[in-house]
Amino acid sequence: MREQRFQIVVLPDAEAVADSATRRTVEVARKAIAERGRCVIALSGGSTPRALYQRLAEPPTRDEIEWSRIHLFWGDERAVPPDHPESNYRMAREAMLDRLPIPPGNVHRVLAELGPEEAAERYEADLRQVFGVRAGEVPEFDLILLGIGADGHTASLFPHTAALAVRDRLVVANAVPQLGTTRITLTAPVLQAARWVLVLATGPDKAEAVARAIEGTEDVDETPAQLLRHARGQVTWLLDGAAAGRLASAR
Ligand SMILES: O=C1O[C@H](COP(=O)(O)O)[C@@H](O)[C@H](O)[C@H]1O
Repeated sequence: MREQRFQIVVLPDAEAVADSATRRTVEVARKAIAERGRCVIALSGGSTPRALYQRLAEPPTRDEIEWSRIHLFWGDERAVPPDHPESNYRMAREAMLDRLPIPPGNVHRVLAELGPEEAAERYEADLRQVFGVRAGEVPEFDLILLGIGADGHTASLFPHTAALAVRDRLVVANAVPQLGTTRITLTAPVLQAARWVLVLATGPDKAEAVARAIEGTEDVDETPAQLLRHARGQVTWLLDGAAAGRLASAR
């Protein structure tokens, strides 16, 4: 039984958030490898984590992690090919993967070019194989990196979308009518089962969503990031001053 721990860290700016996220990721990776022989991470999409990924690939930080013992997944993916400008995989590849000594077999991207439904099924099968979990069991990531949208979404769990209610799948194709698209996303039980969740948010446009996610009246359908209140492991929100600007507890 793991103890749930919740932490809000407010830093001066986006650079400080990226620096802190880098140190914390290195620490988690080293600890997981020391204790369990490997570290399985779900990367976040969007733009905020780019600075973290770039730092992880820069020496001397890059050499502090035994990359052959790291497995990388993604929390969500756009329904686009891997070389598309909107691909979360492409962003991570350009920011860090091309410069890391990580075995290609340890990089578990969403095969979004197959179409959302098939990609979700294949990705769930990949997850089950790497974690060795059977039907009804949920994998425990060592670290899940997440962001939050101005609308309160996290991963690709958007407000008022069907994936929010899914409890019997690890990955689903989630129709997002407000964007006119479908995304592939880890489901809430997977996010909630992680040993550690690190949420990065910077900039004033995130302030209201951050406040709703952390302090607002609970309505997960309206603010999906609130599902992290029910996480089983450590949840750390790393915020810059602007993103924390509407938090009463950070004043
Ligand atoms: O968790 C996540 O959060 C972001 C929000 O992205 P950002 O561009 O505002 O940093 C989301 O869109 C992304 O796909 C996801 O993994």
